[in-house]
Amino acid sequence: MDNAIGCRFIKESTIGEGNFGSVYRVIDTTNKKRVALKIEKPNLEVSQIENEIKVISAMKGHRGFPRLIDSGTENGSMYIAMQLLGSSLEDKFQESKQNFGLMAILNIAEQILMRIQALHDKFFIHRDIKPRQFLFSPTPGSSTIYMIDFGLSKCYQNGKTGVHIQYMESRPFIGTANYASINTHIGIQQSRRDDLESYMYMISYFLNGTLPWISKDHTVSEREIRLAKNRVSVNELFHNGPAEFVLMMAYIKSISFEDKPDYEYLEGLIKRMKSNTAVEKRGVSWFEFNSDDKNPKTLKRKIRKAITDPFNEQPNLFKALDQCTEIANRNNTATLNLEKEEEEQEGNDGEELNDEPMSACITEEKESYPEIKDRNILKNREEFRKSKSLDSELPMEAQKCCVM
Ligand SMILES: Nc1ncnc2c1ncn2[C@@H]1O[C@H](COP(=O)(O)OP(=O)(O)OP(=O)(O)O)[C@@H](O)[C@H]1O
Repeated sequence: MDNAIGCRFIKESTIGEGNFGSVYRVIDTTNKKRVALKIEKPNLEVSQIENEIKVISAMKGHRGFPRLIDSGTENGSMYIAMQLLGSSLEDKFQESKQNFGLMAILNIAEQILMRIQALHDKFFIHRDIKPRQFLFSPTPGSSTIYMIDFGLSKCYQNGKTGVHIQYMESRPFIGTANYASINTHIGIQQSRRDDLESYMYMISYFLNGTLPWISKDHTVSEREIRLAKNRVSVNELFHNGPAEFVLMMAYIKSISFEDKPDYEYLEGLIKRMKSNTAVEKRGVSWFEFNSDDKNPKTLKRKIRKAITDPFNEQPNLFKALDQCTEIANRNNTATLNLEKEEEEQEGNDGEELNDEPMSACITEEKESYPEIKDRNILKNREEFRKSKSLDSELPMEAQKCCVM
């Protein structure tokens, strides 16, 4: 059959073409499920898929890494079949007209830092961190961000002996110029610190809607991008966000070649920004990611996630409740009796679902926020919002940045 890949997969459609191959949506004939299959161009000098298989296998069981389903060779080209994922952060950013809310950016930053740390803990560096390499789950309501594309990844340390790769200069450029670290531009061997520097450029991109060296017509050379990165101050890169971002970048720039980054310090700064950020003042909120369906049952599941998911921001609960009220009023249904209704369990592609019934989650919510006196949390949301000053100005204190 023309569309067959190996004896297990049937090609359904093309998802995208990369420099080194193509990604297809295929049907796995063993269980009729849809998966993503990446197939390399034939006769490549170095197989990226081999690398990809190694990394995805090492990351098995970690949250936010695609599941390996199969791998093989088809007409001399290697392929890897993996869990099918959804839109990328870049797609979402374009959909939002380059306007993510600050809390959404902080949630994204927190998750991506965890992915980078998990990868580094397994002795790999990614070497091509950029918004296209992070995909959402296709499951509606899921907020997990997946890291993908390990074709350029490299082992930086022998896990058994602890021996780190050698510091080297005059290395060929590897990665994507817009997000590469300055050391990568000047040919220094990459290590953990470079993934983190790229990560910070990505955050700056989300905060400002662009990067100073990105041109619409893509005519800027790699050399010009390097010069622009050297010229721009850290304050300028993060002028649209809280000062902690400047501290993060300053710390990352201070990491030595072999140093293990202090991920907890970075995470602590993100958490501090999250607790200082009361409510979305701009852009697409975290809750709006993956929330385009209008089904009250799915909304209920999201409300539960809004309460229990540590990645979710508190104000989103109210947005979820508002949406649910609006839809229920429109449908004239009784779906708002959240405590009595059974929560519907949906298959969730490896998502960590909390199995507690909705009533337990709401009780937990009441305990953490004792201002909610009435069990009807819908009725009291305005009061709660006021009492928690959720609509107050974002505390943008300490905007005068200190370093660099
Ligand atoms: N597991 C997956 N599920 C769904 N889509 C995927 C999956 N893996 C990759 N894709 C998508 O396939 C497309 C091609 O991905 P790929 O990583 O090969 O190339 P790229 O990142 O666009 O380019 P390059 O090869 O230059 O890095 C992208 O749109 C990517 O989002």
